[in-house]
Amino acid sequence: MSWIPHTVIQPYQVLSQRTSIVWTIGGSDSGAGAGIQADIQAINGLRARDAAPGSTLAVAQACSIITTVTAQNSESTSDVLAVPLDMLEQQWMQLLADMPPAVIKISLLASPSQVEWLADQLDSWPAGLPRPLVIYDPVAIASSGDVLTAEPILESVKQELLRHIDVLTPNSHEVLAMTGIALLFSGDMQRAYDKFREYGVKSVLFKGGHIGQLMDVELTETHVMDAWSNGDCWRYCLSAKVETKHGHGTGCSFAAALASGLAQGYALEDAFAIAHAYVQQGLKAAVAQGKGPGPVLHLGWPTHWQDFPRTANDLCELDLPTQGFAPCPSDLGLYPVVNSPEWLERLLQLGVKTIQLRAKDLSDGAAEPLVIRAIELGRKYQARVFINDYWRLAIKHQAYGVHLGQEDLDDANIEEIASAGIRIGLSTHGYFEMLRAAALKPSYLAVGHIYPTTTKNMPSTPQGLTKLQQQVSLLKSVLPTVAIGGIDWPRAKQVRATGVASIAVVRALTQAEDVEVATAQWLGLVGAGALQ
Ligand SMILES: Cc1ncc(COP(=O)(O)OP(=O)(O)O)c(N)n1
Ligand SMILES: Cc1ncsc1CCOP(=O)(O)O
Ligand SMILES: [Mg+2]
Repeated sequence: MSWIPHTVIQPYQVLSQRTSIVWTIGGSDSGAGAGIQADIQAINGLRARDAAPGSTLAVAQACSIITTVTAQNSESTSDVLAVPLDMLEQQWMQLLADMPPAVIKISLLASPSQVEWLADQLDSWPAGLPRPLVIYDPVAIASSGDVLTAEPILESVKQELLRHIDVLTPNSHEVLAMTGIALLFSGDMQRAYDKFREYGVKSVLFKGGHIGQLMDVELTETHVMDAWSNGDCWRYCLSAKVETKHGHGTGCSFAAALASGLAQGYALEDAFAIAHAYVQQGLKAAVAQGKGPGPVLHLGWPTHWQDFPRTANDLCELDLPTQGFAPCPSDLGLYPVVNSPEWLERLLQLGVKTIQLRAKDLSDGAAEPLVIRAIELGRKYQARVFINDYWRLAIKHQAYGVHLGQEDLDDANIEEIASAGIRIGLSTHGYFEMLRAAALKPSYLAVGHIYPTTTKNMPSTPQGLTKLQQQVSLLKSVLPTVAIGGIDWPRAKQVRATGVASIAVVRALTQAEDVEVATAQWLGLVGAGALQ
């Protein structure tokens, strides 16, 4: 019956870029602060601007299917009119014939028959069209407190619609209305997730604006926390609460921004962090437009560091110390990554001043002599030698620095590395990971992989130039950045043009026809970085 594959959505999942059209299916708000009007502003407003030259990143385009006309202003809703089913059908068919969606965002549904009609459409999605990702923002309770979705509708939503939903975005009132679970402790979110899962939902993003304070998460006293889970893992976004009464349309705008990010080829967890930032920036600027609470403002792609959340994969991470690591120069220059002390010496002799020993999958015993030799060479050539993975050995022999990946972060003793006074570089593969790593105040952040690479099996999708450029400019006054992954000589200039200070390469040097010539060429373009 269902066309939904029973796969778990992964946080790093990226939609294929065949279209960037988002259908928003919901109600018209005559005050335009919420509903379809807010959705269109958020979907089209969150277009990734400043595309780097050669970028293939698509921009989002909103289409709408109106289910309901509401008569409302900033103070109240006086009437709600359900659009007849045949008119819904007409809107659906027109769009399907011409502008099929990458993402469908569903919000206000006015009757059980509208819910059933929509579930039928999704059930019979044309076999020849790729399946869109479906987000459902329940809109049971508006931020004004108005009840917009009555009990019988929620019942058919549970029975008919939820099995089609890839990302459900309820606030705490909606969680209570749909599951009977009040979100008082963090564990309640897991219980609520399990309940939603019984109805077939693939993942749930609990919108924090209304979660309020969780008794066991101290930070939620002062911070707003959104949490997403697919049943396998959790992702959290936290920001300082914006004290404002002008938050009309926050929930709609958040879910619409999420849809926009996904349609434009951002991984789910990255679209999550970007949508969170989009709403934060809009709330900070919100003002009254009528006599009641004003709407969240739509201010385009978020570009200010202070609007972005702290992110975490586990609530325990919020307790990690954030005193930071020993700094390194913001300009690390050309940064070869090599697998032996022999390669290290060869490149250091050619003038390289930042380099990494990446000798994979050795026991600490087997790696130790290589690490000792690499550190000696660093001292001899007055170069910055980073040790990949073997952080205990890096501490033991006082390396200049260590480089760790996201998974290593779960195992390594971050406090021990920080107090050893050695530098740390962290790998990141998108906005979410970048924000998670930045919370630890490392010495630099590596952004990758930029292009496809054969050097390493990557679970994530190449980020490309635009995403690199966005993150580099966001991090400009925060942390040094390094670009890595698939960067060869023909691509070097455009990578450099993003403003990234350092470029890390493996094959571009180790597989160069003439290593001496290639190294000189790269050093000419990127430089060797700051002197110690
Ligand atoms: C400069 C730089 N950036 C990223 C990586 C990748 O590190 P990691 O994610 O730990 O993966 P492995 O290199 O260990 O496979 C790197 N090594 N250097
Ligand atoms: C280690 C690593 N981490 C992300 S991409 C990558 C490999 C980069 O190698 P290359 O420069 O040969 O594409
Ligand atoms: Mg590693």
